[in-house]
Amino acid sequence: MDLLRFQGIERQEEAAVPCVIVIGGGISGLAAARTLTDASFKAMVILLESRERLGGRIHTDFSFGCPVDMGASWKATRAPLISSLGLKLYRTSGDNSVLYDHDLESYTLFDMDGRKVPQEIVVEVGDVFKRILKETEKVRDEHKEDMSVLKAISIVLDRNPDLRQEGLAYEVMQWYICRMEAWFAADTDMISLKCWDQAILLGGHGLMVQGYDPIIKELAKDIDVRLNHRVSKISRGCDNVVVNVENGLSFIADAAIVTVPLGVLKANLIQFEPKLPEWKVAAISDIGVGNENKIALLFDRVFWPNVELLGIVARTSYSCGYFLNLHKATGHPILVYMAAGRFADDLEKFSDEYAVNFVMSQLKKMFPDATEPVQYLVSHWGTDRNSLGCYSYDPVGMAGDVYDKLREPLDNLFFGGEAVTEEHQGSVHGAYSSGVLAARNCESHLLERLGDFRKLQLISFSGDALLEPIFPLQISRM
Ligand SMILES: Cc1cc2nc3c(=O)[nH]c(=O)nc-3n(C[C@H](O)[C@H](O)[C@H](O)COP(=O)(O)OP(=O)(O)OC[C@H]3O[C@@H](n4cnc5c(N)ncnc54)[C@H](O)[C@@H]3O)c2cc1C
Repeated sequence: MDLLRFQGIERQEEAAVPCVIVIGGGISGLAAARTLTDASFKAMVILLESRERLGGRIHTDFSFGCPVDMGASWKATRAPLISSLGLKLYRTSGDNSVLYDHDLESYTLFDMDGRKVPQEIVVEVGDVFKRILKETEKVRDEHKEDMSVLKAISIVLDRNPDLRQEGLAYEVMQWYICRMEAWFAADTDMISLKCWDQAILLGGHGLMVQGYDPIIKELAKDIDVRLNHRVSKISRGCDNVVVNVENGLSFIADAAIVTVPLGVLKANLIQFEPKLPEWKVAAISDIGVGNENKIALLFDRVFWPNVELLGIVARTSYSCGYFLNLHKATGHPILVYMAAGRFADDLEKFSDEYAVNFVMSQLKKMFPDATEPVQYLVSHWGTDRNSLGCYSYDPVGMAGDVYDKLREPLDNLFFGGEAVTEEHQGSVHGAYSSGVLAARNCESHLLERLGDFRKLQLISFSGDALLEPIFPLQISRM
């Protein structure tokens, strides 16, 4: 085998061990590496991650002295994710929540002048919003062509003037639209009517009280991870894959699993040799990537009410906003402002100080006695070159089979990541299952191509010698 000759390793029996490179150390890449490591045949697995940390769009920050998730923080209660860890989930919604991750009674809303919106209006408009969304299903059935959710809402309102809201109720309606946009990380004029509600996992959602970090740590146990390894090129040969890293190293393996974010693929930050086929390039371009950012604020005391969300209503969904009250779920005096869609893109253009001052000005309208934050954290998912977006969404007019195309392997190159999952795109559990699936497909491919490893292993293995560092995969330093 070329790989072993290159290393100057002469023992032929070592050729029985298949080598796989996993690119990207988010939950999908870790799930793939874990699955291959735990597989019944012994594979050499090495994971290359561009950042100096694992987790990707899962990032639990501890600088406040407690866990704060700056990426994913909710988990669908029915999501199959390492239940053996016994992690605490703070439930924020049941099955019937209009906005999926929070029940109506858990909000307190304010207008732009800091006046509290009566709770009856919040609940009433929430019910109207539910009815409007239900009516959009009829619009969908009537129209062959796809359209945006916003257009469908406007058709529903034209047909049912009684559902139109005015004054403060209109602003509350905009706030619900703002929350929907946060769910998709994209504005409603961009979200596909055909697809928007097709992949929602029922059963309610909850916040990970200890953060998502323990799951990342558990998955990463004993995996050979190379941090600060930014992959720049992937070359496919007929029986191997060569992966070049920005730091000058190259790795060779029998197969590779690519789990970098869709935003990174869209931006062509990795060169593929031979070039990706047109149908794959089209799939990469057709799926949308949204943006969401968090501004976490640590205070010296709690000056806000004991509800899960504090919202600001306004004349447009763009101008609405909300804070997640982490104190309710975790006991720590922390609020997390969440901006999504175009507003998240725009906010990311400013400095962190500006962004914090902006959200503090909103908070001070609601609570004139608000103190300045003791510490703050600001995420930049849209401009961070390791993510270039927050998660995928279905844009208007997207063909039904693009996710399949994105997932489709190219010989010995497999694709994982939240955007290629069979269902539940944009979620942690979707990303996790895509990694497991990519690993299983990769395993089948290797078994088929290289013969039955299990048999070979029985002949060639005598102890752990062949499981030593994955170092043999590294082939050159330029
Ligand atoms: C703000 C925000 C809030 C979210 N909220 C939720 C939520 O509440 N619930 C939920 O279920 N989901 C949520 N999500 C989505 C969820 O976080 C993602 O779907 C999931 O974590 C994606 O995992 P992944 O492994 O596919 O990608 P990633 O986690 O992005 O992993 C890809 C990895 O590839 C690395 N990489 C990039 N380029 C290279 C390169 N050239 N070479 C090597 N490595 C590279 C990256 O650094 C990264 O570590 C949220 C996401 C964000 C950003």
